[in-house]
Amino acid sequence: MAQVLSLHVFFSAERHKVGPSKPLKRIHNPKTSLSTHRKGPQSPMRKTQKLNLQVSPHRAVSAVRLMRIEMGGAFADLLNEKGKGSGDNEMGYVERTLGFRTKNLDDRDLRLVTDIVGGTIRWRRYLDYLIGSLCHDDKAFRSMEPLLLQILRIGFYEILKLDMPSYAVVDENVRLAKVSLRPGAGNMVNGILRRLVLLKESNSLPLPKLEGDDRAQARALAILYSHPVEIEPMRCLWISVKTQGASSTYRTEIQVSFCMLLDIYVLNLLDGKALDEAFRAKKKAIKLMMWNNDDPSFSLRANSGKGVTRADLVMQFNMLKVPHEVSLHLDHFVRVKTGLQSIIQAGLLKQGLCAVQDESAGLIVSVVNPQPGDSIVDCCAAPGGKTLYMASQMHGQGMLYAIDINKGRLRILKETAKLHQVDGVITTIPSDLRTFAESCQLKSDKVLLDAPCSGLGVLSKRADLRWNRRLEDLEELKKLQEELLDAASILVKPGGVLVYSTCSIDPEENEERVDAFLLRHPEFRIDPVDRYVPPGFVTKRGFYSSDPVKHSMDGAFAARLIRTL
Ligand SMILES: C[S@@+](CC[C@H](N)C(=O)[O-])C[C@H]1O[C@@H](n2cnc3c(N)ncnc32)[C@H](O)[C@@H]1O
Repeated sequence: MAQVLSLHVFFSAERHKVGPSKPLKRIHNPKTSLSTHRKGPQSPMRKTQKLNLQVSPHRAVSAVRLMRIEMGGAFADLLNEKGKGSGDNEMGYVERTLGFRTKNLDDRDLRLVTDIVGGTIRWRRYLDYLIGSLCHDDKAFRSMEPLLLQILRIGFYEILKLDMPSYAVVDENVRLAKVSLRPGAGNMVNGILRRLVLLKESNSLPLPKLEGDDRAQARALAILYSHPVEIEPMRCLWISVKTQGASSTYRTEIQVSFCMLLDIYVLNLLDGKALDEAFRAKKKAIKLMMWNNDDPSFSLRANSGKGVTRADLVMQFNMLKVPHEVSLHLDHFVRVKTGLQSIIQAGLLKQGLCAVQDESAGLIVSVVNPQPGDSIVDCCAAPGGKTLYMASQMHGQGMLYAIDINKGRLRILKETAKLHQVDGVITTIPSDLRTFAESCQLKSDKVLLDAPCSGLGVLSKRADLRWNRRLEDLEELKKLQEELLDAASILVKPGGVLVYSTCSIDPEENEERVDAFLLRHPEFRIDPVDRYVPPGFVTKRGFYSSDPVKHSMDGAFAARLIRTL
């Protein structure tokens, strides 16, 4: 649905040529009060904290959850300014933020909250562009109080992306703004949402101008597909092209992406071969953004450590009426697009019968190829997805050392290992890998370094990740990845294997880090992964790479390196 809408929006832009040209930037001041314009008797602080049955609880909870996600620590500080009282559970936050209690969420409400919060975060840039365009002026948008903005984003998302009945969305969000802020805020929400409905119905939603140089065009597309470009223009947007290397292709891609959506120009601009290549590359870049914006799909791994087979899991899913399909690539995995909630409620995860694990991560374990009797080090192990899968393949023989700097997450790993009945082969080591490796005599058959990374391969699952990365973060990450690779290499015995993996599709975190490592460590060579994963996942250089667009799973990378001396 989101995909259709994006294309639809694009075409209607050409037809109507409406809308401002400039994406609006909000001034984010964490110190801004939750509702800077609250006055008089409507102030939540003055209300007795009554149960409010008029406001839809899922919208109230969504608005507060969005505030918490976006403002992080600043949100907690603001609540603390108001004094303690309502506890730290979600309803406590709702009460303290909105000034009233709402009824508890039922299953349907919970599903709506998940949809609305995830979708609103993903589409934030596009929604803000529209909200900004529909405000009277730039200033009104830039200085909008945080809660009001979240309420508007929810309304816009419900109308545009969830296609909910407009009248109900307008009424409900107006009421939420009125009771949680003041009547004037409700009037503003009413005015803006009604304008949106009219524009939607007349097929004339504002659009960013698709003109100017590459960068300007990329910015326009980034707004339409709600991806970031400010930090490093086009980095995420055109990442798939970057993997192909050539900067000229990169430029062509941008022009053609633009053209594809307008369709008509493509044939005029390009000759046969260029058209073919650029068309594929362009389609891929846009599909990647669409994948990131779509509802995520999940895979579950049957826990063979506890004797559970995939057939057992399939039987359970049939009983729960959860639509599913078995993985084409991994024996223990089943994919589900919807129904995770039923699986959780049925207690399958709590009982340790299965684990949520993406196939892309499962294939990294295939690259390690753990065997009974192996000595394996998992260098960045927590919270333990890969450790547990590896342990389940060791059938109680051998030893798996799980190292992580994060003690809390490592504790979770230990508890889950017990639940999964694979703890017999796992030893947890809370430590910084760099100091641990320096002082350690341990030499293992197989060492996995699943490095901290940008997470650019998992943007569909981590809705807020795309907004939280800065260029400096990437430089720091690359440095850390190199230090961890050097440390991990110390733990590999001669003839042993070092697997370097990430959940990123960025060559700078993948191939480039491996190349730099091989220059520093000529005692290692690449061991092609074609014996361990299906051919469609093997790159020309023998690395493992999963591609969201091609494989319909998260993006991930792994290099298998052998220590020759
Ligand atoms: C991508 S996550 C690992 C995910 C894990 N392999 C799994 O499959 O569940 C990266 C991990 O690296 C850990 N980490 C970061 N710096 C570290 C360091 N210097 N030493 C050890 N662990 C580190 C983080 O705490 C984090 O848990």
